[in-house]
Amino acid sequence: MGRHEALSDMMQRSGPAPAPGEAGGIVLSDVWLDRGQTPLFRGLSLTLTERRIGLVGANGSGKSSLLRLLNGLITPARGDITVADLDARKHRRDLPGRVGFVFQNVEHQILFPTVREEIAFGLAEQGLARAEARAQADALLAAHGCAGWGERAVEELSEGQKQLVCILAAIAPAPPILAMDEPLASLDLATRLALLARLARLPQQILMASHDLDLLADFDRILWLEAGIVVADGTPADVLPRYRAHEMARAAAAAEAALP
Ligand SMILES: Nc1ncnc2c1ncn2[C@@H]1O[C@H](COP(=O)(O)OP(=O)(O)OP(=O)(O)O)[C@@H](O)[C@H]1O
Repeated sequence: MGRHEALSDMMQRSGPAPAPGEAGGIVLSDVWLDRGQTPLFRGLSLTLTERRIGLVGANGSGKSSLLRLLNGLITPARGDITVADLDARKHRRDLPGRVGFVFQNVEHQILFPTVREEIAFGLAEQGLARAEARAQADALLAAHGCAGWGERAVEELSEGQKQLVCILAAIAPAPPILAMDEPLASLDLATRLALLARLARLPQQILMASHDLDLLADFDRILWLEAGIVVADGTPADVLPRYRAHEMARAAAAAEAALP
């Protein structure tokens, strides 16, 4: 979906989002999904109710695709998905109001020329008057050490600054669920730590795909995906060391194969 399609899709969605904690939980039942000509999910079933769920897996394993299913950016060929009490197929247009999405590539997310407009959009969509939405956007920026950024052109920000704006835009309307695809990869250490602390305090259910395993160490549940299959599902203490060892073995094998 391009920027303008995404904008018009979001414009057409109806109804205010429930407050965080009011609705929650995600259920996938026998979900089948092809990406391009290739089958990815073949009968995936998951019940996701924990507040902090991390997704790990090699490039192309299906993390982004799983997150995109949750806010209606893609739809499965077969199977049912319920998100925050909504049937994802019947209520596709309402899903962006339930699932705040932070894209891996900020260019897929940014719709407006200025920082304030980008952050205020979701608030105005919830029915806030324009002036109030803009004031709240400025307050959120100030709370994250970005006072005075409101008028700045998003195009002129660094990648990390754009990523921060995208995260604040997703958080601003307080949707019950946040789906975050590598959300902190470009942020400097101080901004990353400050945002992590803020994310930890948020009441929302958060699903986060990350290659930085340290970010997920305190999560409630980790799903390890390989080629669209959940190969491990458990606590960080259970899954992350096994995943790390697997990846190190993969790297060693690749290095060996590359030797002359
Ligand atoms: N727009 C698309 N069209 C066709 N195939 C796609 C598309 N997007 C992803 N795929 C394919 O779907 C599979 C899963 O990709 P996905 O982006 O979900 O993986 P990922 O685990 O998020 O990877 P990464 O760690 O690189 O972000 C891959 O084989 C990929 O090539």
